[in-house]
Amino acid sequence: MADEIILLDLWSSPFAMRVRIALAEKGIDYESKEEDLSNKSPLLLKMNPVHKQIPVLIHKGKPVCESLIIVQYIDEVWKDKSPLLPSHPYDRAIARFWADFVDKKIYNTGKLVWGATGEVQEAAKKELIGCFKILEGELGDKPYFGGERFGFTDVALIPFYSWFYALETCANFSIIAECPKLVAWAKRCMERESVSKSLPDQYKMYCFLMELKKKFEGK
Ligand SMILES: N[C@@H](CCC(=O)N[C@@H](CS)C(=O)NCC(=O)O)C(=O)O
Repeated sequence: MADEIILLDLWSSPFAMRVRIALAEKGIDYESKEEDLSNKSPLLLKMNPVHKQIPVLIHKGKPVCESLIIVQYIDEVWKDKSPLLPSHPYDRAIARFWADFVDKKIYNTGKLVWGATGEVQEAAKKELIGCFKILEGELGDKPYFGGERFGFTDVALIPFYSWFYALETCANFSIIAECPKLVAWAKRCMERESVSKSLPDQYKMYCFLMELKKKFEGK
């Protein structure tokens, strides 16, 4: 099986983390090829000629691009183990809605919280806390977004837990003070091996993001 599944990967990418989590949930063996985005491989350019971005899942020689699409593909192909999307169409729509919310709000706003300074950073921090509170409201008292089982929205959001230390340190706030239930949810997710082995250490991520920030500032 391993020779049939390749992931064009990058340790620090929250989008690649989603795919690593989904593959681990399903117990699928695969080959991870770490990309250097400053020198993209010919394979990446061939497999994702439109966006030229990781992650790309190559299954039996054919590429699937865009992390949420890849996670849904994995869930459909390996449907017998650990379903990620719920079975009812309405529940599936809700899970996709929240995953889309994460894509539209958390990545770009979070990037400004660790990557910007001054008023831009302050505004982004307020917006991000607002988004986290909305997500916390949706979570309510459930263990996971979809209810009792770890699922699609959890996979979409949990990679950003690896940013928490960087967000808090750069913008001087406490996520646990603002959103205790969201942090409890993140810790619950981290108890799963699929998640803990797919997310890097938060301090390692902080150091990486600060290097990236220096590069942005130098431009
Ligand atoms: N919407 C894409 C986003 C993927 C993405 O932004 N990948 C970044 C790494 S985190 C990338 O490959 N950047 C290289 C580039 O844009 O040239 C997904 O969900 O897969």
